[in-house]
Amino acid sequence: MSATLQALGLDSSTADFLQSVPEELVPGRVARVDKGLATVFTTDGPVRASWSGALLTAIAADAQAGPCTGDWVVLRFWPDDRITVESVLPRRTAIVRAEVGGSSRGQVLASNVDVIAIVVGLVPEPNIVRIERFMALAWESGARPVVVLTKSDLVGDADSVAEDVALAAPGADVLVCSATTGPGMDDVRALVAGDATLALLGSSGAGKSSLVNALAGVELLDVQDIREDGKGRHTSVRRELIVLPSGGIVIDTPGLRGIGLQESGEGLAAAFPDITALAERCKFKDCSHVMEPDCAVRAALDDGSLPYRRYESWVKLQREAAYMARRADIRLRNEMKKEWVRASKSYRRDHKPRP
Ligand SMILES: Nc1nc2c(ncn2[C@@H]2O[C@H](COP(=O)(O)OP(=O)(O)OP(=O)(O)O)[C@@H](O)[C@H]2O)c(=O)[nH]1
Ligand SMILES: [Zn+2]
Repeated sequence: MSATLQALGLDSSTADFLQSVPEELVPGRVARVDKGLATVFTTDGPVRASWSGALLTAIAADAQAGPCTGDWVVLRFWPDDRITVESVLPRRTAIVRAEVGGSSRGQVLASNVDVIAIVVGLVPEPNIVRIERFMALAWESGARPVVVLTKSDLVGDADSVAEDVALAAPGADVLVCSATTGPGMDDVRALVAGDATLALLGSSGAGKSSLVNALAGVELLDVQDIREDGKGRHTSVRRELIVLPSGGIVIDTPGLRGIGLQESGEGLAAAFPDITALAERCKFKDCSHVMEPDCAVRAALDDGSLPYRRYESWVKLQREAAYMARRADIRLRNEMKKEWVRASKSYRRDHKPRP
């Protein structure tokens, strides 16, 4: 596959940045990272590249500095036929998943995404809490979230489900479509207009691969037979960037199951603007909305204007975000301690009393 940089989703800020890159370096976009190598799409087609020394040093200091799907990079072609990623260009947006049981840094799943489609099958019935969780992750990334309810051919009342889902996803459009029979696919296709980059998030079996295939008009991805209990088989281990024949780029991340939130909590506030606005009217700035007097959140629960279910999932997600923040703090403190030990050791070495 070869394409212009525009067809690979080049945006104006990245284009500006590339102006200052030395001529011997070749720009490209990362389609996939596996086995310590990146598959990079360039205007001359795909290449496989390893990391440069400088990039390895940067990764040692910060794992997020490593290339991920969607990154713009510059490559060096060596006389001995090796190809290395020299550097990763600044990311416009980044979808970050907190690592399960790992470091508190979080893992960048995809970058430079314009629109995130949270793909949810209408069968089995959509899990609202899960959608809220995906929404927080999506808002945090800087990309625009959209909910895509698919498999509409299997239900009669897709529009009323869409209305319920819209309540859980304020600020996001909710689209209804069927990848199998076609209705609603034009609205999905419009998400990649102008060579935009669309990332698909969603549980295993939600219908992501089927959407990509419908957008591409050919079978690019394996569609997995669903298990009898309705859960997907969770087989997609690939993380791919796909350039659609009709224009636009789709990033299909593997089915995400245990998605953690990244620490700042900004995504959470954006996903729950109703509760955030209420909380501003509480008497106490640090109100926990549990037992303080003049709590606007509890008042809204009491008068029924805030659904209890939504309040509960907000409390749960907020606890999770607070936990992540605490963990990041501890990590920072440990790093500072290590830095101090290192500095004091080298001080002692340099100021050793003479024998
Ligand atoms: N009836 C109907 N079935 C669909 C539709 N889209 C997907 N399916 C079916 O749902 C199942 C799962 O679809 P996939 O596209 O493989 O789901 P996925 O989200 O890619 O799943 P993972 O690869 O596990 O992440 C398959 O059996 C599809 O045939 C649709 O629009 N209508
Ligand atoms: Zn309160």
